Amino acid sequence: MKILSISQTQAADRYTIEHEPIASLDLMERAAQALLVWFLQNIDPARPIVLLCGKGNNGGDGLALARLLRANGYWDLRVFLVDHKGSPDFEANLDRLGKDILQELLQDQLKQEHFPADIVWVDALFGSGLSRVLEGRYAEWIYQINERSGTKVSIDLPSGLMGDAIAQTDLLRVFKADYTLTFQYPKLALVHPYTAALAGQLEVLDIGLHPDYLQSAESSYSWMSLADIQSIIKPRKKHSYKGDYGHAYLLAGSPNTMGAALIAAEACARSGAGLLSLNTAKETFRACNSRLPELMLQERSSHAPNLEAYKAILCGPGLGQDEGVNSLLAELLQNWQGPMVLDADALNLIAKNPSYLEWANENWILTPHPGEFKRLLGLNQLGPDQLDLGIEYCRKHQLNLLLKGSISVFIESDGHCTFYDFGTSALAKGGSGDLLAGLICGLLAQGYTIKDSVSLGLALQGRAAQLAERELGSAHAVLSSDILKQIGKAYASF
Ligand SMILES: NC(=O)C1=CN([C@@H]2O[C@H](COP(=O)(O)OP(=O)(O)OC[C@H]3O[C@@H](n4cnc5c(N)ncnc54)[C@H](O)[C@@H]3O)[C@@H](O)[C@H]2O)[C@@H](O)CC1
Ligand SMILES: Nc1ncnc2c1ncn2[C@@H]1O[C@H](COP(=O)(O)OP(=O)(O)O)[C@@H](O)[C@H]1O
Ligand SMILES: [K+]
Repeated sequence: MKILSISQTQAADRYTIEHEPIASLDLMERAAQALLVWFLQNIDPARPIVLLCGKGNNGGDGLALARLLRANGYWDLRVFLVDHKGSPDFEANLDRLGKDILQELLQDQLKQEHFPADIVWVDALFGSGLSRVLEGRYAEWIYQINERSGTKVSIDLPSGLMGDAIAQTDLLRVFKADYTLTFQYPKLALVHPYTAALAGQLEVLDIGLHPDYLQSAESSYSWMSLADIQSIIKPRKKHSYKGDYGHAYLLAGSPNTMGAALIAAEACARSGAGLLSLNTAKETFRACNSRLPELMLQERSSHAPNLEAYKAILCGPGLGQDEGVNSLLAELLQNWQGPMVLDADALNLIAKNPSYLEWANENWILTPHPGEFKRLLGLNQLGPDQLDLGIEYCRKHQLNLLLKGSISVFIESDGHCTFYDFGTSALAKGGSGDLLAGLICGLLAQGYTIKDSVSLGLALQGRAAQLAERELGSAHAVLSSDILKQIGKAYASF
């Protein structure tokens, strides 16, 4: 799914109104119906709800939602208005609201009143019409509400977040949402690594905007959903042989960090690769054989072996950064032209030796977490321009990069970005990245394209983590070893 700019989003609304055709007030009603469905599924009708409504159409959505909530059994509702005057659809919905819902002008209530702890705050102050950083009383309200407890739900965009103007965002003047219910397409700020956390959990609600507009709109950003994954998976054929599923080669592990190598290796094997060789320190062979007997082990020396037999390579997990490893990596980077995942210490060594990037090509996939990304790009901190700098880096060196996070973004060598929201907080633990790198390498070995390997790897990692979480009862307790065991069920779930 494409991610549209705010001006394209506004054009998509206009196009729908004109070509469906539908009155703009009816489109707002459809949006409010979609919001209602989410509330019915997620918010207990007994909870107190305060809706904060601005003067534009985002406020209009809030008013329409208030009316529908009341009609569906949500009794404890208060509507805080910025003004009684506003856009035509706002005013029409204010007229429809009915006087039995408590309506008040927003003044000092947020500062002075006590609100129950289980309250639900609905932020309908600003959506895609926000044109500058919030100031004055708006900024004040946002500060006050961010201090309050309760569940915070933003309609379309958290107020204060400019949909696609990341550089202009002041992170402290944005409503901090637990959930953002956005219409039809995710907006860039909702998935961008600098701002995504402000949106909380993202829900994309279909409001039936005209598909023709989306089809013709140009965008270098896209969003992948789990529904897109099924078509990627290649079935395993009855009359097949291990040679049909590729031989993966891992350069990973050292005596103190074998865990990383073994997690990556098991993920690689469970992704379906036909054969798997691990080049590692001799002292660790006994541990490797007992943990993963399927592995073929190769003793590490400072020279790369003949690589002709292999389909894909993964370098980095638990590798260490000593001189022997460094020269082996350099030789590999220089000579191997096939698909290759570079993770962990391989990234740290590239950051220390930027001249290695002269050998980069479109078969390279760098998989940094934010710390490694910072080192690769030589940045002291990651600011609002981090994605643009990542895009420039990929274009300049003609390589691909997966910036990992709670939402991960894959930047291709032509600068196109795809965002993925497949994970769970169970993955916020050592080992998850090694597991992902192993999966991607195993998929590359089986002949999946670079993009499909990344997409399917992330989907398997995310779904397997969800399944492990469900089985163990809580994200807290999930280990990479638990996630590895769920890869089969993750495959079956698509
Ligand atoms: N157009 C449509 O057909 C639809 C629009 N929808 C809703 O409409 C929203 C967009 O509505 P609008 O375009 O009216 O915009 P908003 O409701 O986001 O707000 C725009 C208003 O805020 C003012 N404003 C902008 N920045 C400000 C700032 N920093 N401080 C103070 N005032 C500021 C603008 O002058 C304007 O009056 C979407 O986010 C979505 O929630 C939905 O109802 C779906 C359909
Ligand atoms: N809160 C989260 N939600 C979803 N995915 C997450 C979250 N935290 C981490 N992840 C994922 O877990 C992996 C962590 O990778 P990394 O930091 O390299 O781990 P390690 O090096 O310890 O294996 C990445 O794929 C990242 O996207
Ligand atoms: K909002």
